[in-house]
Amino acid sequence: MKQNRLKQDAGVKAVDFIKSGMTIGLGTGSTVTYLVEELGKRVQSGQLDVDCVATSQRTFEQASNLGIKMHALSDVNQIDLTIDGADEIDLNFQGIKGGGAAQTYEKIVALNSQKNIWIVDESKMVDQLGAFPLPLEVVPFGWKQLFDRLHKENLNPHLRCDEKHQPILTDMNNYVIDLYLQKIMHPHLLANWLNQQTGIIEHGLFLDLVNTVIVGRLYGPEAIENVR
Ligand SMILES: O=C[C@H](O)[C@H](O)[C@H](O)COP(=O)(O)O
Repeated sequence: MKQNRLKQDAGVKAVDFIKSGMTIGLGTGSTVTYLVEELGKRVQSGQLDVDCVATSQRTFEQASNLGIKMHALSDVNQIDLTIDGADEIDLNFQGIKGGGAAQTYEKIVALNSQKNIWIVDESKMVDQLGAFPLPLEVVPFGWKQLFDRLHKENLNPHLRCDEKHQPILTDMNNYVIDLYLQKIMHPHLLANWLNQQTGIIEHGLFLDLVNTVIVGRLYGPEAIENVR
């Protein structure tokens, strides 16, 4: 499938930004799977020697199985570079993440990284954020009251459920509420409001965070520096 090919191109290209001796944050998602696959190859062939932390149990397991040295976040002193996927990136390099419900760990790792790279296929590059539903990780206790408050604010909340209609659980056993907003006119204002709501652990707005975006395009992967 074309989209997977573009994700793979971006993931493989990102490994060129990794140097031996670095501590790397590994993101989560299908695009990151390709990155980890390629990193595993270069570690196994002896081309790269790195230490890594993961933003999810899934990534931790994939990377460990490939022989990549994995650590708990509390056991590393610094993270040189984090490479992660994204669900949408706008013209100002602001992003939505959390389609795979991993945004809380992802944001903690990103905020503690010297540098952040996002890897995406070209369909993720948008003029304005919001067509992709904005994920919130929420505490199960009182989720319904929080849901009602979000509904009253016209934020169009939906509890994310599996095919058996059970709430999906994050790595921290929390729920996910997605906000179907269509257009986010003021990402910073919305992020500030969400930050103040008790019961929301973390939202998927990743603002003023990314340094470089690698976009998988039909003619090949393109690295774009955020110079703003
Ligand atoms: O929670 C998941 C992450 O934020 C992912 O990085 C994001 O959803 C992109 O995922 P994918 O690479 O599978 O499109």
